[in-house]
Amino acid sequence: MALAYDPLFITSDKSAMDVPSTPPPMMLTQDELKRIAAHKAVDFVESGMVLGLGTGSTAKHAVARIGELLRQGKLENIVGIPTSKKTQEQALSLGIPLSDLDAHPVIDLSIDGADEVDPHLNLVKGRGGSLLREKMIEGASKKFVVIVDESKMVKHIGGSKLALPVEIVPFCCKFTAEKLRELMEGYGCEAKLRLGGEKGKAFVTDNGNYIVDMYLEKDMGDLGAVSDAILRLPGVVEHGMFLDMASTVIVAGELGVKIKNKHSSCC
Ligand SMILES: O=C(CO)[C@H](O)[C@H](O)COP(=O)(O)O
Repeated sequence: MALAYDPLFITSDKSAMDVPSTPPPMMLTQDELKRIAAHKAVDFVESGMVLGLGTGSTAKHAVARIGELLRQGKLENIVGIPTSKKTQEQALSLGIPLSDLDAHPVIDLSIDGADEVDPHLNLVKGRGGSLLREKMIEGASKKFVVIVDESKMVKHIGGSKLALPVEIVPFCCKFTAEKLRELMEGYGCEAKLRLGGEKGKAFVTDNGNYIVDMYLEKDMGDLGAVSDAILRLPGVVEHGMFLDMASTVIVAGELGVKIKNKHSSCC
């Protein structure tokens, strides 16, 4: 008989983190791990909250769970602030009341996925293309809970050969992409305009912008300095490094769920 996965077994302090939470359970798919992390995050949601609703295959499980609890009457008076048009559609289909940052400039809790998480809880986000709205909404949140499966945990963000996304204005996008490449040359950077729009054209964000994916060979070192330098380039709107923003990261893995809190998370 397969062993049951025990999502209630949580490790949340450094010493406990090295201890397997359960015997190896049955193999779970990556999507099942994402759902487990998402449901755990929704435990933080209380009636009356203004919620930032994230984007992506992990966040969609959290949005679905919030919709389910509303339908069951276990949550009331929730207002959701979606981080993308896609999430807006999902939330509307579930009957979650929606608003925006103009009406609700302070958000109680945001829940969202991430592409990479380092030991200091710095993140890379935006491989799904919603980094600008995510950063605005999650930056306006009193608490930002990140939900990931364990494949997203890295030693250094941006150094995994996966892309660091940068949102840029469409005007002379090749020029801006080249400026980004030059800026990041010291890290072995290749800068590619993201495709995937209509007829093989550039991918267009919800804000009408483009994305340059920067593939780096080396760790960035001083992330704050790199962040500032990228943001100083004319034509750049925002980048996908979310530094010092996450309050909590919930990591679902084959051995259980780990909760990492800011300031108690590091190595
Ligand atoms: O930043 C994002 C979208 O802009 C997503 O949160 C990130 O890409 C993670 O996605 P997924 O949960 O599908 O792995």
